[in-house]
Amino acid sequence: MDTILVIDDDDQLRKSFAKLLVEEKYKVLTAASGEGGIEVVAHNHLDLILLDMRLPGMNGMETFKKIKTIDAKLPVIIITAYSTTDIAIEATKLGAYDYILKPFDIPDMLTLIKQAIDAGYCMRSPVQVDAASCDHAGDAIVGQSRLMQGVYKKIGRVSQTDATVLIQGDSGTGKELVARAVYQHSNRSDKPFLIINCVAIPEHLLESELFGYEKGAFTGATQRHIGKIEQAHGGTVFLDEIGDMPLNIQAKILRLLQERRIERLGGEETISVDVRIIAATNKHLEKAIADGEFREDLYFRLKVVTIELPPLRERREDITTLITHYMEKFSHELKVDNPGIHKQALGLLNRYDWPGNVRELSNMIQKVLIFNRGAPVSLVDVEQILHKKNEEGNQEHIDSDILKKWVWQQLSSPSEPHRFEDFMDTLANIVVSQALTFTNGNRSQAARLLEISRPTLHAKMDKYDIKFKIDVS
Ligand SMILES: Nc1ncnc2c1ncn2[C@@H]1O[C@H](COP(=O)(O)OP(=O)(O)OP(=O)(O)O)[C@@H](O)[C@H]1O
Repeated sequence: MDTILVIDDDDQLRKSFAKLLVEEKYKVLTAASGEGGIEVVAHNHLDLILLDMRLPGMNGMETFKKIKTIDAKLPVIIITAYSTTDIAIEATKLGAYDYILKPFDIPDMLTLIKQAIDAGYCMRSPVQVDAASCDHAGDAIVGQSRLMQGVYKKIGRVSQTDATVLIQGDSGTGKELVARAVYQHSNRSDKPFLIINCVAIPEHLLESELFGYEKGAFTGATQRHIGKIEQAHGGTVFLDEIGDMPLNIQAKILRLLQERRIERLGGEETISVDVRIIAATNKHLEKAIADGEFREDLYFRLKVVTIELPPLRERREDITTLITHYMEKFSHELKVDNPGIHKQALGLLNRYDWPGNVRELSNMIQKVLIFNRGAPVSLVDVEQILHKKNEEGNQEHIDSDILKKWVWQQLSSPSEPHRFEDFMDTLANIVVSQALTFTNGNRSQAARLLEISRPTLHAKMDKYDIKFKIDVS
């Protein structure tokens, strides 16, 4: 359970925050002053701090600086009123994760909290390299095949340099894990590590997210905003899915790599930044260059050092180790005894091609443990899951016939809503409700099954007014 400290002198606000966050299954500690907050930071393991800027006694900025001296990597979200935004911006320059203006939207706040905790986790939680397995809490790059030994050697060699690194490999092969390992073994490991997923952020926001903007740069830019690259000064930025980065932003990244400078959107000042770039892609960049989608000059800059991650089917000797590792890890998380796996089931999984690589393997183990509820994993269980995958084409065909009929009926009826969003809402409502029914109301398991976060699941339950009384999570 992640622990959040709320530092705010407003009793009412502290109480409402605590109530909201406890409902979201966070552990919450509170402090009414900067001094009190620092005491808590010094004596507890925390995952995030929500810090109000306006505090009696030691003010928000002083408190923030003190927190950073105690734990430089602990993510802090600044809560600010309009009048203290300038100070909040200063704090983001000094490494606060972000700031949020009062009054704020709760779903936005919960999303930001989740992002900040994830970012803190990636920075602070060590990735064990060359592992046979790992303790349950941490992450590990598991696998001792010859190909993975080559990867570990490269991680070791490049980490201590400041060279730009390009990590290439199919989806689910562990590129993000490797990026974290490179960062953690580097000379910059005590400085920030920020991840930008170039596909997850809408194109029109990506540029401002990376480079920041000045007040008035575009409609809605009411305040200066510090971008992630400037925020990571002295540290490392991981550009995930760089193969999908729009060409105009590629040009700016090239300039950053050549001149170590950036400009905020709408700004005239050129800012020197010292960041190490680690980039990753599952795209074939040479083809993207031939198709005019990726700049060749940027490619040459990026590929100073490359790490190639092999697909799982090319290192089959790691499959059993990975299965053992994930059986242990998820049994622990699901609080069940590791049920074990039959030899024949293991054999089948060793012969399977794993197109989704380690991510597919880990999802499969997680699902089979949830479905089995403590019973050993048999050949039939594994066959059923793999069979379902193979049959997915057919299944989709049957399901899509029913769906098509329903959509047709709706479209034919003048009284039914026809908006695309309404169709999607109806479907989403059914999916979330079914997942909760399936897991007997256990929200953590439902979120896991749907591969969404708990806050996202909760937001959807709120949106569709889905209520479940039984929640054993
Ligand atoms: N060698 C490995 N050992 C243990 N877990 C692994 C390994 N490789 C990947 N994983 C796990 O598989 C999942 C996917 O890994 P990751 O996100 O690093 O892949 P990726 O290559 O970045 O994928 P994508 O291109 O889709 O972003 C994660 O849960 C990660 O912990």
